[in-house]
Amino acid sequence: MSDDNALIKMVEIENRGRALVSCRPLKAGEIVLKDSPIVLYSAFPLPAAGNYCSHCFRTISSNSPAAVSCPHCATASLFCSSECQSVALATSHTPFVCQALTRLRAADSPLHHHHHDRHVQARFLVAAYNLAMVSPFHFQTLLSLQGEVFVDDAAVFLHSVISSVCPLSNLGQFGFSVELTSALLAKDKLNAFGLMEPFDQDKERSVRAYGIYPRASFFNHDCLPNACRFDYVDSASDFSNTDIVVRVIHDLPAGREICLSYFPVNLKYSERQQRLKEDYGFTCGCDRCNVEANWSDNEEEGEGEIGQEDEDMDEDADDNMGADLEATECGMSKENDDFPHAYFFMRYMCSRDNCGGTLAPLPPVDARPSTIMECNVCGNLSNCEEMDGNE
Ligand SMILES: C[S@@+](CC[C@H](N)C(=O)[O-])C[C@H]1O[C@@H](n2cnc3c(N)ncnc32)[C@H](O)[C@@H]1O
Repeated sequence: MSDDNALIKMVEIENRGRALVSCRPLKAGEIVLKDSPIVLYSAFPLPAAGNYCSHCFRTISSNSPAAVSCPHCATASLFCSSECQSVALATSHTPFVCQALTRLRAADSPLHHHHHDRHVQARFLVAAYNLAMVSPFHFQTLLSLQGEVFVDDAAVFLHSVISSVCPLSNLGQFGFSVELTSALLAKDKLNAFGLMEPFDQDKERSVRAYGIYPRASFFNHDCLPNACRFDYVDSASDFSNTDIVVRVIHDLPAGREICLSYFPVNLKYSERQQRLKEDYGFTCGCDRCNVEANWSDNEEEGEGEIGQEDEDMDEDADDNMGADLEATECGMSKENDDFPHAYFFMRYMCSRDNCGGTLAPLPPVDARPSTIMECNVCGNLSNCEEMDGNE
């Protein structure tokens, strides 16, 4: 990681596993990582696909003249352009994937009457086993991510589903077993990032696709992030529209662990603890959790929350918030040592209804920090100098 990116390096931290830390002092808004997905799959239950390209997940408008369908499964898989279609037919929508999804969509699909979560997991497994065939190197990378074999009923069921719909004779070195299927499911659960549907203030946030980003997978969680990630699925004009970009939220010293929040930062203490335990297998001991563990239920509820879809490692967090926030890019100082997160919410949380996104400054220009804050969910841009003036 440090070879091609001198800003961050990977280290091993006791009780946290692999982690990413800053190699030098970082300025608010600096980009510390750009990463491309090795696996990308739809977040929609079968047979739906949403109005998104089946390869790059761009929104396809209903009258788009450039949209083309798969020559085999037709309108079940739509692509935003013939270029995307031809890349997809060689990579993400091979005959293997096309055949498997066609069977999973059929009237006698083994997924019928099963929960939508199983549909999405089956989509992931089809994409992951396809990866083993089209890019053994990237499949090996997927296997190196956090997530252990745990053969439970869900893994046994999904393995039997995949066995019945996929011609899996070409897996070669990796074999095909319920243990491999269960390991893949664990990698997905701990490491997938959600790419959100376009923001709509009148609707709850929801995910259009999930991706595995191999380098971004090394960010650990903190309930007050010091970095957050952005994507530009619909606005980027090239083939890298599904890349994610991670920027630091405020100035950081060298050697500081850089953390994201694995879910929207406005969840209350008990929900955060529960999700981290159940979904990621650890008990969070960050500064914010240590403060909030002593709050009464009333105080906890006062924090408020916005209803959210489960979007996995979506937002962003810092193990020493107070120290980092004393001087910030906008010159505000932290006023209350006990509640650094009150400052965080005021400064770095998007205030739009149903958004719950995190704000980070745009990248510095000529080493000068930007005063423009960007929300990583709704994309809204605001000027923090104006915000300061209003306070
Ligand atoms: C996406 S991975 C992050 C990288 C991981 N540490 C590794 O070694 O690959 C998520 C896993 O990292 C660990 N982790 C993340 N944040 C943590 C934290 N704040 N405290 C302890 N463990 C954490 C948990 O095991 C979690 O399931």
